[in-house]
Amino acid sequence: MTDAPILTVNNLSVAYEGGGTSHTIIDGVSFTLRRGEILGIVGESGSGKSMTCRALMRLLPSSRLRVTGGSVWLEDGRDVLSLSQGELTQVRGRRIGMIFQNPASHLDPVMSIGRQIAESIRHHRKIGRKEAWARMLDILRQVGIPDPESRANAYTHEFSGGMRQRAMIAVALACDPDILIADEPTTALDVTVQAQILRLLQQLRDERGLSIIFITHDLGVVYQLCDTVAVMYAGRLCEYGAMHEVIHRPRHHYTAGLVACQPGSEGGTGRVHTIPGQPPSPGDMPPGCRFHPRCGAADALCAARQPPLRETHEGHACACHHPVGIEAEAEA
Ligand SMILES: Nc1ncnc2c1ncn2[C@@H]1O[C@H](COP(=O)(O)OP(=O)(O)OP(=O)(O)O)[C@@H](O)[C@H]1O
Repeated sequence: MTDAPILTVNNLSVAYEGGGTSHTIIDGVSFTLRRGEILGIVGESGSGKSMTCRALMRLLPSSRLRVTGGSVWLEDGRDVLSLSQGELTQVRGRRIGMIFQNPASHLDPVMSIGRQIAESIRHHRKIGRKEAWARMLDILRQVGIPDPESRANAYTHEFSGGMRQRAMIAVALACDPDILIADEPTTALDVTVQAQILRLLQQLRDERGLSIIFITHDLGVVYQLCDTVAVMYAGRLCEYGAMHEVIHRPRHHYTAGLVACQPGSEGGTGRVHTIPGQPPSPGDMPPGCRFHPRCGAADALCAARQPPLRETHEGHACACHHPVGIEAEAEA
């Protein structure tokens, strides 16, 4: 991993506008991604993980959703949010690739896997069919698809779940992007195949210097894969830092709750912990810290004022008025 950021997301905000009202769905999210870094974005369902990544690629799923503020800087100094449509198409294939939970719905069922990849290569690069086909075979090899010469002619339905995900990764890598956004790509796979795909992503990072944003609700996956982690709650970042720091010394009470919910965190009692209550809905956000109605440490300040995301230790930031362990450490 190098220090130079390859992507810098600043204060990104998204609103849903409809029926004469507007709700903020993503509220001032900021993070950086460095070359060769794997960043995990984690949080409960609806916390805004996918929307953040879709917004930074300008791929919002509805015309009622709008980016209302922020910037998304690429390494070359361009802001994705200000690009023309033509530039954006180039960035999506050549700078940023994306893979999803359900590859079948993103792959063309009536075109062979090999042709899909080769055509995608030719769409972005001015090269002949033969060269594109050879490059496609090379990519199939890199993503671990056995016997690429014959598998290239197969169709999506002829692939198993794990092989489909490998094919989707191959499509995303066709134009040699610097960044891969992976939205829950292993959630539908069984544990063994999931581990194989995680190993493949690590290998692509090691061999190609690929930077990866990995969206998941599973802290166990973050632990296996990521260098850094951003924890989202109700559309905001609540904690951000090096993975080991955040998981072993969570500062935000929400992150501490997520860690305690992991299987194996029950201290031998056999009881699986859950965070009481439900996350708020976008039209009904509580004032102050959005987590305060569910937080055992909340007081009047938490209910009144939104805590800013600030550094508690070098490279570890948390948005909490009463971070876990901070007073105890100061007294020690
Ligand atoms: N098409 C849409 N139109 C309006 N609001 C949406 C749309 N899709 C998602 N939302 C809302 O945006 C918020 C963030 O959703 P998002 O899908 O980013 O969450 P997530 O953390 O990725 O959840 P999950 O793990 O379930 O995918 C949620 O409140 C959700 O209801």
